[in-house]
Amino acid sequence: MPTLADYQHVARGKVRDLYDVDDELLLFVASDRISAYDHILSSEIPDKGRVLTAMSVFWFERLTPNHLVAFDDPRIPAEVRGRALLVRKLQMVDVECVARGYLTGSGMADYQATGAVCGIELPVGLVEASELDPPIFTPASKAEIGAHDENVSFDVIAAKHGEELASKLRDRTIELYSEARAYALTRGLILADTKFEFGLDASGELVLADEVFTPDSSRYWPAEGYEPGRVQPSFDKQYVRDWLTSDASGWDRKSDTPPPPLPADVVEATRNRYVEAYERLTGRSFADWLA
Ligand SMILES: N#Cc1c(N)ncnc1-c1cnn(Cc2cccc(F)c2)c1
Repeated sequence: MPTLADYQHVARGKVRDLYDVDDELLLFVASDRISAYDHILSSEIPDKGRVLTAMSVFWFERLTPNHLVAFDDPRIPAEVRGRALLVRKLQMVDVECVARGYLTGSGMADYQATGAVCGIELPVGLVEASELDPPIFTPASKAEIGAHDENVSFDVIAAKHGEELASKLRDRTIELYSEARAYALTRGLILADTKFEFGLDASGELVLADEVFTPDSSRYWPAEGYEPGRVQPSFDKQYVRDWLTSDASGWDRKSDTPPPPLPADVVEATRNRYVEAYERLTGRSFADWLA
């Protein structure tokens, strides 16, 4: 059984890492790190990496073609088993493919400034968390670690990647999101938006890559209590956000100081929210994941 040290570390994200396994394969590792307010917190959330990996696998089983090769395999080091995926190497398309079914975050900011998002004119009178039906494709160009992705129009993507590939990215992004949004609602969860990454395989086919419909790549809100006109609570990160912005933390979000460590009860409540999201979404018990 190999160890992680046997594989070359080829990329590091805020909360995930990528290793080179061989000519065909990469190891996609999800950590227990959590980010909030654009900071990677010093406290880890036990099992976060395992829960999010199990969520990606649930969706990869349903959405093909995708890059997943294996999640329970002797080439996966024991130290990351359950929070690592063997994936096939693709020629990645350098576009953050975002689908929005609700207006929030940078989409809401762009709408307030221009009445549009990524060049898509929206109806007047929309408010925070307004539903967008049909959902919209709002691509972004990847930013360096620490910076925000830049929302760009479809035409910018088409100019860079060609009309045909840009249209495939848009159509596939909306198709996948629409299917998952409808399913999530039946489980009492609003999938407000999501970010995909795609790659091309040797035959030029568009393949779903990266992580899929995890709380790190998507915004999940509880369907219960949904009300447009205010910022909705994040299903998974709200306890962290509330504590960090409370007097109890002693932290000033506007300062350049790093957030303090989280109290044990906030860590545990957050772990439980990740597990609850997985179990509600999949109908499976997290205790059964790679037991
Ligand atoms: N997925 C995937 C993938 C693939 N199947 N083939 C080739 N390259 C990639 C790939 C390259 N960068 N990333 C983003 C990324 C992911 C995870 C951790 C990181 F630090 C960075 C994805």
